[in-house]
Amino acid sequence: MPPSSEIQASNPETIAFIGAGNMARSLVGGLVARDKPAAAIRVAEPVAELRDAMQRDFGVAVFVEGADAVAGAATWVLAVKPQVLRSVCAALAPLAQASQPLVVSVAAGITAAQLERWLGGDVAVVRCMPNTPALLGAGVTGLYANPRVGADGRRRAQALLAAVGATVWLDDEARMDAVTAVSGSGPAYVFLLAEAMQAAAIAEGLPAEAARTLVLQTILGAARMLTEDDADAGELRRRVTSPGGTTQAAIEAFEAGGLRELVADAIAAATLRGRQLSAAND
Ligand SMILES: NC(=O)C1=CN([C@@H]2O[C@H](COP(=O)(O)OP(=O)(O)OC[C@H]3O[C@@H](n4cnc5c(N)ncnc54)[C@H](OP(=O)(O)O)[C@@H]3O)[C@@H](O)[C@H]2O)C=CC1
Ligand SMILES: O=C(O)[C@@H]1CCC=N1
Repeated sequence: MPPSSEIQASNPETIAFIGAGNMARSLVGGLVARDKPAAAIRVAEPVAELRDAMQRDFGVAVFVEGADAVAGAATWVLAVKPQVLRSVCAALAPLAQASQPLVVSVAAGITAAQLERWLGGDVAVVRCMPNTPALLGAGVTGLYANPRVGADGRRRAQALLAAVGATVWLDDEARMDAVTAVSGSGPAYVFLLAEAMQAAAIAEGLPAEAARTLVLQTILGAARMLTEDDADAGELRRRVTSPGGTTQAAIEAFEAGGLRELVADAIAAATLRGRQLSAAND
């Protein structure tokens, strides 16, 4: 392991991850499963169990200190919580100034301007918002590049995130909090629906294992129809809803309970929380 003070020439293929939590695991696992050489991935993480799991599961190099992980890496992925990102950047700022990496942040709320300032200024930053289905290559990521990111930096960020799912580039960074609220957090909303449907199925007398299979396959099948059928969500819903039938009874209960307003309120709350994370951690 090279000493952290040593500045190595950056390898454009080498990616350093700072943090080995849920999102980093999803990205690293997705990349390795899609033939990114494990030798080109370096991960820093203070928690020994998470570090060991990364090494064991994916064969990547692991480090305690971020400064050791970024040595020789042309792309740095910041995958720590927004609450600690400022101090993580402060520790890495001298190395960022010396080696001019492409910095890719997945942190909710934290702006590209904040990252650039915390890293000492004049740094190429791509702020992005992936989601955990990246682990299966089925993620989706919103990306915003600051003006310092050139064509090569965009290409590298695109290659990194496209390896684990779809990508959507935004010109207006202000919309990134909405991306976070919709697709970054979005898998949790579907998981919540699955939990609620399974609990309701059991309450109607179905055995737990049967409830699980029925609910999960229904969500998988519906997601496939949404992505593989030309019809939009409303039309697909109408095709299930026989007039005077069972689905209509359920949809009326959802509408009467204000489901659409509730979803809008939930996404607005998540969007606002993104803005608060930026202000609270500056
Ligand atoms: N989870 C998700 O679905 C998504 C998360 N994100 C974003 O990804 C980021 C990480 O989230 P998530 O993976 O869920 O969080 P986790 O808490 O699971 O992972 C972050 C990890 O980083 C570690 N860490 C803390 N300080 C350092 C440091 N100085 N150097 C290296 N590692 C450090 C933490 O250790 P310790 O616990 O000891 O602090 C923790 O293990 C967040 O900014 C979040 O907004 C974005 C999209 C989706
Ligand atoms: O809950 C969070 O703050 C992070 C960002 C998006 C998903 N998880």
